[in-house]
Amino acid sequence: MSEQKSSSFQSVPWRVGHGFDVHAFKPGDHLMIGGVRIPFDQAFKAHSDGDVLIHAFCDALLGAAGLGDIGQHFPDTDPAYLGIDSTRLLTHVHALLMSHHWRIGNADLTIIAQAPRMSTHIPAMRTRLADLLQMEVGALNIKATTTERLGFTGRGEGIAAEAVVLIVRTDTA
Ligand SMILES: Nc1ccn([C@@H]2O[C@H](COP(=O)(O)O)[C@@H](O)[C@H]2O)c(=O)n1
Ligand SMILES: C[C@@]1(CO)OP(=O)(O)OP(=O)(O)OC[C@H]1O
Repeated sequence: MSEQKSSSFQSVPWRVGHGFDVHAFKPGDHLMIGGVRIPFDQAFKAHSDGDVLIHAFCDALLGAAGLGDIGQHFPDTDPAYLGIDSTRLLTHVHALLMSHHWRIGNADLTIIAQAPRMSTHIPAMRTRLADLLQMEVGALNIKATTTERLGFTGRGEGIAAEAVVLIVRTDTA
């Protein structure tokens, strides 16, 4: 690769990232998803509050910026993160991105769950996360799908989430 092509790659002002996470269920009475408490007859098995959507979102942001993954930044062996509210992890990841001169362009998040029904909770999730990240709600889409009763999500053993993000440089003209 020529010197010119190499340096023009370095100056690309946007990057994409993808995140994926899964948490299994245990007996309980609520789930935290997208920073919102959802009454349910199960809870997440996790070191933190188990917010699978926020974890996928953090991984997408870290991936886009080339900054590793959530487990490297917040190890599940560290008692500091036991039961932690995952919105605090997202706030930390966002601050890290901003310190590396990135802002979030847009994000598209997907919850993969047979139950509970997410549609009534999605507006609250979008507002909560957009407020935390100082983003327009319109740039933070959240959607849900079942897997038509197939696989571990379809059997009601847990929930998965995926996230795709675009991040934009803040230090280019
Ligand atoms: N846990 C879920 C899953 C889905 N939805 C909504 O239902 C629509 C249909 O889902 P399919 O899996 O049949 O595609 C979907 O578009 C979601 O809006 C939901 O609210 N909660
Ligand atoms: C969020 C962290 C924080 O300790 O723990 P978990 O709640 O277990 O979640 P996971 O997505 O399995 O891994 C990232 C962890 O480091």
